[in-house]
Amino acid sequence: MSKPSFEIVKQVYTIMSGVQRSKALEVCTKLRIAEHIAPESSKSVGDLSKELKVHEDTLYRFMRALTSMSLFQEEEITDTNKTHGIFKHTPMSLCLRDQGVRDMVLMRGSPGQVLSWNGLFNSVKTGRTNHQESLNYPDLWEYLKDHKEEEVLFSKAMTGVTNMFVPVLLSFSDYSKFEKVVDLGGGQGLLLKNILANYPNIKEGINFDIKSVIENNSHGENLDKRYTDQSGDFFVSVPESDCYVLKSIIHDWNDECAVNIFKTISKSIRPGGKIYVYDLINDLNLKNEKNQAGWNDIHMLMVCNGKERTPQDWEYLAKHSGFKIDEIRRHSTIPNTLGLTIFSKI
Ligand SMILES: C[S@@+](CC[C@H](N)C(=O)[O-])C[C@H]1O[C@@H](n2cnc3c(N)ncnc32)[C@H](O)[C@@H]1O
Repeated sequence: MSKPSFEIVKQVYTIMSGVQRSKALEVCTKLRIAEHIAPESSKSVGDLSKELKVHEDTLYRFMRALTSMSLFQEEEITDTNKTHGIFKHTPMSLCLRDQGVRDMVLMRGSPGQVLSWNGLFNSVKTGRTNHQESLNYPDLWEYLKDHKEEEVLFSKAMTGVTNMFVPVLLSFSDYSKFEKVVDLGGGQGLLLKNILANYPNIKEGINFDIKSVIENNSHGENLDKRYTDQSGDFFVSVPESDCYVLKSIIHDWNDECAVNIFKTISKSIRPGGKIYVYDLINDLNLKNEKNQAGWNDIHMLMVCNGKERTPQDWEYLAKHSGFKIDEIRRHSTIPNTLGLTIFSKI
């Protein structure tokens, strides 16, 4: 075999240093460097280090490392009287000023997420994720209950992602026939608030999540009167309703648990009621670089023992829980985004 080309080895090196690169992104986010450089302006490393109260020489080395990943750009020096170390934004560094992106970066760098991946070798061998070994807890949710800061960060980060997706999700969803909507595992309640705001026909909306998450929720003065938070466990019982929303929920669980969630809903769903599941649709025809759901799929395995499902996987869940699939809807122009799978009881 001929020696691999320098370019190819460089690509492997980039993947190899992924852990360090994501740590650098997290530290850059924690330091709030992006907020300290105005969008259309630039700043010297000297000024930055004073504002951030950090070591100037090391900050310069760190900033140069970040620029190699297109996070910030260092101004080129053609005039020899000028000093090095003037930085401005790139589109990627600019997006770190967005609260939702910030929370997502910090959440993905948090110990619960990072430690979960330590079990990858065993997971590939056994097909299961052993959180008892990687986190010393039976699953991520039990871990989060004892790690309050991470639990709040997780909910905030999910809200940030949901916020980005709300217009897309609502564009292919219809809630005009429901009087009551329950968002199961609704976290901070953002999706339900948006559904209520768009559908005056809905008389009641319940944001349902585990007790510790609901206790952390706080809402402004203008909370929709139809909205309520309710704590509970979707493996035990859920409120009666015409429509159950599950956004980024079923992919958190393996088939056995997912079927159990559907079976709990089955006991309370009103006649003619629907389940609206928003998760990525893992399309096996999208191969290689086009297959974004594949990366999420393995992340779900490591973090929650869950998976991103193919249409056949959704059929399996329906068949084993007494439901049928009415329809799978996807955004027409944004590939690899969340799809909506609609279920009704047989
Ligand atoms: C990945 S988050 C999704 C949050 C929200 N649906 C969103 O997309 O922004 C999963 C949510 O499920 C909740 N959850 C986990 N186990 C639960 C249970 N047994 N009963 C109710 N909610 C649960 C978690 O607390 C968390 O808020």
